Amino acid sequence: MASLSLDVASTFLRLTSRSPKSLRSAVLPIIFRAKPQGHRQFHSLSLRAAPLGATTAAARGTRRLTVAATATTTPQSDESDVLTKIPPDNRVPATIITGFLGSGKTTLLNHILTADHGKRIAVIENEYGEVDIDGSLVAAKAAGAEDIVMLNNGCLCCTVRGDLVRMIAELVNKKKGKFDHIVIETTGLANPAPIIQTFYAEDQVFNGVKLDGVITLVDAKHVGFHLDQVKPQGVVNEAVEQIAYADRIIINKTDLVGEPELASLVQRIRNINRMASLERTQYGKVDLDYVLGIGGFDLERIESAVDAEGAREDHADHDHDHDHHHHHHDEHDHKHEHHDHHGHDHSHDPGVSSVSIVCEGSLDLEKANIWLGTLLLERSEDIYRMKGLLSVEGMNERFVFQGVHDIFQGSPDRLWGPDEARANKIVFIGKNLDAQELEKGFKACLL
Ligand SMILES: Nc1nc2c(ncn2[C@@H]2O[C@H](COP(=O)(O)OP(=O)(O)OP(=O)(O)O)[C@@H](O)[C@H]2O)c(=O)[nH]1
Repeated sequence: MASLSLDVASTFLRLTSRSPKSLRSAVLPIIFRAKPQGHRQFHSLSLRAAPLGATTAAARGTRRLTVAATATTTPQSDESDVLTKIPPDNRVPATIITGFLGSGKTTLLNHILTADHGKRIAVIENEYGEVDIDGSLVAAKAAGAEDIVMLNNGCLCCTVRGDLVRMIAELVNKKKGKFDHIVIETTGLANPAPIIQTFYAEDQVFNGVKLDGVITLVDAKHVGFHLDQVKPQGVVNEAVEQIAYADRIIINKTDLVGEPELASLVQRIRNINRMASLERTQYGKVDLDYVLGIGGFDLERIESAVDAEGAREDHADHDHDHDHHHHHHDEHDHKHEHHDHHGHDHSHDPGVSSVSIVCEGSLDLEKANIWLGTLLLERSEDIYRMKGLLSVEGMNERFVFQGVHDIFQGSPDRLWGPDEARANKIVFIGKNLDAQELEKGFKACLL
């Protein structure tokens, strides 16, 4: 087993010049061949970037490209010391529960803690400005949480990220082996992005804990009002962001609304996030499998995420451009591409939407690297999440990847089947996404 770590800060420094000429030569090879001679061998990549505004020592560090290389046991490994499979990940999984104020986060947490799943769960509870543990959580503690730690002097996504890192590190170091899962409940006003980034940017967290998924609670009755809220320029709409980053969406409090209202809410949510699966419920009652152990950031599960997206797509009643891509704008977006909208009562433009590209054929490796690398470089602020499964010319395995802003992980997974159609599938969720431009850029990489 070998392990390589390359500091590519200098590469990125060059890239910041943004000159098209230097970009082409310097762009990060995110899908690449480890050794050119004869056998096809590929690395598993994990690009981790220090988030903006982070204050910890690790976060101040430069961007790094980590190449995990493991001796392979596959037949093609005779001269290989590199990875051709996604390695097992034994880190403790962590789930983020988010959702607007009063949407039912604590109710769900109690449901998780009191359900019979055999998991020992440590809870990190972020209650902004509250002095004491939520009364209902005391009951949960009695019911079985392995440990409940409170973060109540600020919001996880802004002021207390350092505390989150310390808490996770403490849990991992001091209580290792005493719990199987960490659940983090955010405040109702949290933007999930910086919390997600903490799991990649902070070594203390990254080495011991893996992000399992983002669960977003939606208050069926009140969310519409929050989604509609016009925010000042540069201020995010938390309700939209919480939906956009989710792996699982729970529409809660369905007892308070009628079926037509629910149906239009579902549509509205799917316009923002086509990748997440969605369930309706009351009092947070969902199957535990729906919220724990979901592998929302696992490369092994990319296929189910992109396929689930496709399946939903097929049944949606409002699709356009069935040819190759689908663009699903939040219904409030009225600045761009009116042809592609489902929108009504336009009041503002959060512009958060999903775009998917499904296309058969094989990609030219160099072109694909330049396209994806450039996209990450230039649009990473706007690309909240992306997942994809690619067919690369000369590569016998499928290449799977996932990303959150400028954090990118990609790896070859299983071999393409002999009769399997080599289809590429990518889903983006983000702001101001231009479906035509994305599709054009992607198709230009096909052979
Ligand atoms: N009618 C109804 N009430 C619910 C449902 N789920 C939760 N509630 C109630 O809604 C209120 C808020 O629920 P919480 O679980 O505290 O919501 P939260 O998201 O943790 O709230 P904050 O921490 O303030 O953001 C509580 O009184 C719950 O009992 C539901 O499905 N239907």
